[in-house]
Amino acid sequence: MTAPDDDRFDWQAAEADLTDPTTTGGPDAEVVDLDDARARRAPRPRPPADDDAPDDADADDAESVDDGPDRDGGPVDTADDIPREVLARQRDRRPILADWARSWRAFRAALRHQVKDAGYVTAYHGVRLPKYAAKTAAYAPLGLFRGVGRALRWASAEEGNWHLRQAAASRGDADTWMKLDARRQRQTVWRWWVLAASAGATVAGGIVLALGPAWWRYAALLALVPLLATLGRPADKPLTDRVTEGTRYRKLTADLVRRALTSLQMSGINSAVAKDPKAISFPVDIHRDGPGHLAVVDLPYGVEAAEVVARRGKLASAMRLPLDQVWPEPAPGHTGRLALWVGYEPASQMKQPPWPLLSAGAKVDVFKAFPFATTPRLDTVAVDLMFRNFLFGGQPGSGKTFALRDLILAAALDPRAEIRGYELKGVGDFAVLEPVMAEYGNGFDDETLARCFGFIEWLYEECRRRSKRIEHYARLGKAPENKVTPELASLKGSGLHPLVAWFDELQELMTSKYGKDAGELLEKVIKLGRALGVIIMIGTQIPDKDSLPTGITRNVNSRFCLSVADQTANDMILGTSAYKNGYRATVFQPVIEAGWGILRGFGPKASAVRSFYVDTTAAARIVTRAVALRQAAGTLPKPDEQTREVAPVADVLGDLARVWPGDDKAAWNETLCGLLAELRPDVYGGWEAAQLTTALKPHPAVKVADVGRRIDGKPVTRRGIKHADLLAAIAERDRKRSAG
Ligand SMILES: Nc1ncnc2c1ncn2[C@@H]1O[C@H](COP(=O)(O)OP(=O)(O)OP(=O)(O)O)[C@@H](O)[C@H]1O
Repeated sequence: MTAPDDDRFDWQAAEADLTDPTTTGGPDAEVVDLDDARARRAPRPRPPADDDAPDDADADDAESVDDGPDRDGGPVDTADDIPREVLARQRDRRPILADWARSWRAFRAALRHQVKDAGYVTAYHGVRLPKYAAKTAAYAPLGLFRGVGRALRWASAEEGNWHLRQAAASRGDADTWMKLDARRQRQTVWRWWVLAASAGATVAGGIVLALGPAWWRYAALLALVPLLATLGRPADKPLTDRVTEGTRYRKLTADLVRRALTSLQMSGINSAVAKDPKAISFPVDIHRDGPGHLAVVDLPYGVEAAEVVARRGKLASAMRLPLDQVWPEPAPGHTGRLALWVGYEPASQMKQPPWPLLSAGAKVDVFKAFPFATTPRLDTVAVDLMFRNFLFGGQPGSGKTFALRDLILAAALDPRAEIRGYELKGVGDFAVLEPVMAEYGNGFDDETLARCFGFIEWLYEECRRRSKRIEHYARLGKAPENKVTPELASLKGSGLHPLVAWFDELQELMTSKYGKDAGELLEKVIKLGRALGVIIMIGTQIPDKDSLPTGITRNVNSRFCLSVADQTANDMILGTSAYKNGYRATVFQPVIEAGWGILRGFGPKASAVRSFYVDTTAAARIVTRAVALRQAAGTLPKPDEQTREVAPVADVLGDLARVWPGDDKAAWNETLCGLLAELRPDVYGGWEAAQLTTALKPHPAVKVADVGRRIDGKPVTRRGIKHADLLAAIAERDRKRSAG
């Protein structure tokens, strides 16, 4: 196969570089494809006999060999049945502008890098100026003599055919010598004229300079002296010191990438490259991309990009670069395509831009994406909150609390979102958000854990209430997908506003006495709540199966794995096989690389990102804005009133008395359910006769029995209750209450 960039890459050099003569039998050896050679020798199948054709069977015998030109095989099916628009989509067009010039961010990054580089070089030479001046002064007079000498030699044209004349002289060939010298003389005549004219011009220039203003002379000196010094300096002693490129930045070249890839000790790559140096190809030129260079590489057939990603450490070693400067990723197209991005500098030294939500006036709509993190190229990565559950995991100092806080700060900027949560470490990282939270707990004492557990129980009930509400609105045609819509979330009194429930250091609850029940309930909440506007966010330090039930990890759809110690923790957070597929948060160091992690669940693949760093002072500024937004919207929680709003517990007896149909002595359960649902759709919506029977069980005075009626003159019997029984049960309950 021909590599698509044949004309852009020096394959000869690459072959010389990469083909190992010891393994390939020397550069001149020819590699023979045995199958091919055998096929060539084998007799070709004869065409079907043609009745009219002369019988030439005798012309061939067992020894005959067809020495006609090789056929490469029969024609294969042409691809003319592929629709035109599919082909058009598949055609990769080169962008008109280079990547760095197309995006303002990339342009700025490239410009910043160039300016920084130029500044460095200027400062470097600036401090050495006195040394350069001294060297120039010493070499310039020498340069003047050398210059004059060279001009005279040139004018005499002695060097031109000196060797030929010498040879003629030693042969005693006077005729040739004379001819050669005549030629030299012809040359020398016009050269002396040029030299004389130049000398005249120099004298005239000198007079002009002497008569002109002083700065002319200085300018002429400034231009001339360095030139003369360059002429006068010894060949191995440049006037200026070398600005060592060193490890500042290693420009990504095809050679470097190929060498790095072949150093990974991956047999798939090495054996393919040994057979065919073009086995690694570059479908797109290596180009500038943000603050670094991007190489898109097609790996040899059968090698997956994930296998290379998993060897990021070896790749960085092969490039002699720090680990956080080398970012390999699977690239779109096919599984063998790798996108290798190498930054100008290590990511840990790159300055992250400030969080866009810090700017005054920034608002958030939880249904829409907002900036959450940056990639190694400093591209912004956005996340949305609605219909998502989040799991953030990492070891101490990995930055998960700060990352989680970013999400909650963003939620605070949507005044519709109700925020409740517990930090079970007891440090108070989230205390800054207290004014906008309807419920907040901080600590790992039993009381806080009990409240946190009570909150999870409430969440479960809330999910049930919300599912009834959704059902009700779906019936009205306002929830076409049986999911909360932006309209329902904004509708006051719908009870379907976004509810953010967060838990930091959840392992404290999961390993406490509440752990088992809390785990089961939370799993149900995660499953139920997604469509109902309940957004669960979990932060945990120890992602093992005791601290984080697998039922929860399995059902979470948005994951951020910050620095973790091992593969198990990595896969608990990112999902099974994440480590194997090259998504390894173990490469990040806690504290030093705080905030770096692998984000999964947004877009087709996981990617390494760093959450925006927002310190507590900046967070307080956001909270002030969030308070103002909530005041305006009337959704600011009242201080010291952290109650969970629970729809009044249904009083079935009271409600039945209220909806009882007229003077009927008895009524069918079926009829009563319909009337109850009208009264309180969120409680009774969807109830059926049997459900009412169950709800009445705690009241033995109300007996559910057959109730007969005449419908269209015909007797019909269904389950129902008597009005007298209902009144008796209410009287009995009231008596008990007043006695108690
Ligand atoms: N995105 C970030 N960029 C830069 N520094 C960060 C970032 N996130 C966090 N940090 C730094 O890392 C430190 C630790 O962060 P954080 O408290 O969130 O870690 P943690 O994983 O929650 O640790 P622990 O489990 O001990 O609470 C913070 O004090 C902060 O200075």
